Amino acid sequence: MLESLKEQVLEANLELNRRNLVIYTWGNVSGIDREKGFVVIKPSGVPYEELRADAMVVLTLDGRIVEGTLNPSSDTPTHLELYRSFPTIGGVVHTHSPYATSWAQARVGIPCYGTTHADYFYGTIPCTRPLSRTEIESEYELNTAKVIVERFQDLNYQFVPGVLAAGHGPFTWGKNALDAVHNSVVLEEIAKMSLHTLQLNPAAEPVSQYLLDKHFLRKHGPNAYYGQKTAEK
Ligand SMILES: O=C(CO)[C@@H](O)[C@H](O)COP(=O)(O)O
Repeated sequence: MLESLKEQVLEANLELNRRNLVIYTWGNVSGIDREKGFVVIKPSGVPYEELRADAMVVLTLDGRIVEGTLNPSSDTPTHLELYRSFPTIGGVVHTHSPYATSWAQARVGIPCYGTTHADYFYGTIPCTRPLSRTEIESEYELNTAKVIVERFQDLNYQFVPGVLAAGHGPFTWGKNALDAVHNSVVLEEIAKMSLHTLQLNPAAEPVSQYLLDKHFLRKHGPNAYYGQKTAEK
């Protein structure tokens, strides 16, 4: 079942590795078929070079495995809660990419210092609060998602497709698995550039609201004109 989605999720996981956002078995990518209500995610602890489409695990949104012989990613509860909470996303990615993970370990959100950032994330890429001992010792992976959703109470997840889980690492999402990987690659680049920006000028300030609006809306707004989008006939 869902052979096409399994192939896309496999390709997205392999792209993480190709882009050096993960090594060994770190990180994970999933995708969802909203019509059928099934999520496809990589299996837990399988090296990327051994991943195959038929190794992917298929689950319902409430976590019941409907196909697959291997255990799903250990972060599956995090992915599922994000799909339940952010109803328009089609893919979720978690990595340990070095620069974004450094900001997550520092527990600092990434301000928008430039237009590269503004092209993809509408403002600061936020960092969650740390989990409490109880949250860690109970349903850790589910609670990792709950504090992400809590952090987005006053933010539009469609305008800011990523977050830093405090003390852990980045999670991103998108319209599908490959789009979510694209956002992970961009987040890592932004994390690197932002760190270097602060090294060059510790008093660096975020871009103006006008520049943020211009760059984000020209790609993602109602009158977007970036790329080859043609006006609706
Ligand atoms: O966050 C973590 C570990 O801290 C995960 O990213 C693992 O590194 C990958 O786990 P699986 O998806 O292979 O279960």
